[in-house]
Amino acid sequence: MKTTYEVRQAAHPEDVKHYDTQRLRKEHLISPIFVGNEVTMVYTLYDRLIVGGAMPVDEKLSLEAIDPLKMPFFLSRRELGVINVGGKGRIIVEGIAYDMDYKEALYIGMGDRNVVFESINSTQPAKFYFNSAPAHTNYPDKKITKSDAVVVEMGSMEEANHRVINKLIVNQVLPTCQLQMGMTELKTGSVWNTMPAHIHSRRMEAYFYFEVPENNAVCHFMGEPTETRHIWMQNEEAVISPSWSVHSGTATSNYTFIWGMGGENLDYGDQDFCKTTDLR
Ligand SMILES: O=C[C@H](O)[C@@H](O)CC(=O)C(=O)O
Ligand SMILES: [Zn+2]
Repeated sequence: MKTTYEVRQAAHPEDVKHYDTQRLRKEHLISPIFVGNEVTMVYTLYDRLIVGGAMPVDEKLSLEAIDPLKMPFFLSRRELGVINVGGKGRIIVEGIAYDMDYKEALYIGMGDRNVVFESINSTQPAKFYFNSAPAHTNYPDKKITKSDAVVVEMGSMEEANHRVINKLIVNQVLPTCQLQMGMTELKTGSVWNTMPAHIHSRRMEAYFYFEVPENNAVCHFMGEPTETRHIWMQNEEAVISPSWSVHSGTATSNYTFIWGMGGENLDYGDQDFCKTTDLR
């Protein structure tokens, strides 16, 4: 097995507005997330969130501390949220096995030393997408399925943004230090997520797009509301949203995405909405 990582610095919005396409992608787009028998990570300095993926094929993969943490094990001072977006898998935490079906989530608290990812069938490998945030205390590990989630239906077919927001790792479901994660599924014919768009200066956010059909792509929007930029994204790619940035997207098909946040508060509803007609 192999662990690869990259550190991404945080930037000032006045600087980012001068970025060309290549630079914008280099700093914000995260790809590839899934590499066979590897754990990949991006350590972003935006709220020190780590965005990563583990794709065990015919090897077990352990979650190892990366050098920038300077810690004996990955979860020494961190918590982790994982969602399986591949075939059936298993996560073993301190010897306790959690069977992870498609779209099931696991919260793993600070202090757990041994976290191992495995696939049930190497021909249909599990794909574990994860976010990790700094933590101050241990909260219990917990598997979360869609039936445990706080589910909110948003948007409409007429506005092409009819979607279901599954709040999986949020404080109405389980206690966390600062991590919040969920999964939003767009209905057939709906393509716009997070419209009207919003900002939450108290928290950064990462989006991971999946279930994007072949030969389709997502057009993700970021930037200050009056200075937006777009990033074209493929299936199974993630994007960093600084706390000063909108995060919203459209696509050539419907799709699903996982959102994850870390930062100042655990209040999902703490969002400052942008009037759609004010966007530039
Ligand atoms: O702060 C929260 C996040 O941006 C998402 O939960 C929004 C979202 O899933 C949607 O509107 O489709
Ligand atoms: Zn948001």
